Amino acid sequence: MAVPTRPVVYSFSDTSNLSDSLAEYIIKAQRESVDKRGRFTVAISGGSLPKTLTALISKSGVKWDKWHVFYADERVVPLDHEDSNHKLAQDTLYSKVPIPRENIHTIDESLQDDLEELADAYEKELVREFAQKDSARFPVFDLILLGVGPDGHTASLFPGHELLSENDRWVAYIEDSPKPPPRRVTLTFPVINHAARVAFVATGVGKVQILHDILDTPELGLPAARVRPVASGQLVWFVDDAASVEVKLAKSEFKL
Ligand SMILES: O=C1O[C@H](COP(=O)(O)O)[C@@H](O)[C@H](O)[C@H]1O
Repeated sequence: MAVPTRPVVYSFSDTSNLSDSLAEYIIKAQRESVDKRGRFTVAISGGSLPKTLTALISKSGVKWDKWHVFYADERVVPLDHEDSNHKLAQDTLYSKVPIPRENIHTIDESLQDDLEELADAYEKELVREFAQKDSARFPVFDLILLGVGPDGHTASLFPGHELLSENDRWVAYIEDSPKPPPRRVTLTFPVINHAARVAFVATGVGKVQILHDILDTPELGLPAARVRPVASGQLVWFVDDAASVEVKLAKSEFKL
């Protein structure tokens, strides 16, 4: 039985240092993935996460044409809606870097009326990207970038929700998200936990209590604490000192 990975926590004095180190971490992950498989598969989150990726824009060594981007979760709204995680990533990152449009995997907004169909279609999109190449039970993303809400949710996996025990599907939907908008699709825990690397990013005083709860008392079973990559997967937290002030778990010095 595979032993779940323990988290490594890097805490930075400010978000600028965090963003710069996160960029270096991502570039190293990209280099290793491209060297091995000729592509870099990434799932990104919405909320405060895309802004922390902006240090990548001015870095050398980013092979944007090798990036294949999916969403850890997406709000089911039109892709140009203010609540769309895709729009956020588009405005913050893609509009400034040359990722080929066909490598950016959005939900099919024409299926918005039927969440099950929309989630199935997004799952098929993953199958097309991964299954033929890796023939795995679950896709193995090179990197999944996650945020965490003040209630401990990650992607669109919310505390106490039945989706926490979804063990089969790759993509699931939710119609009753406690955080608006209510209709969303999300990668499931088995997909997140099969990634080669999972990096959480959490900053600011609004995350103090929840970071302590997730990292120091994982037995509470908050959604973000259930992220434990199996096998040789890495689990890394990029946080700032403001958010990690109450975290007792030992922090590591950032080095590549
Ligand atoms: O609704 C969402 O919230 C989480 C956390 O957002 P943050 O603004 O507190 O960082 C985010 O990771 C997720 O992608 C998003 O849909």
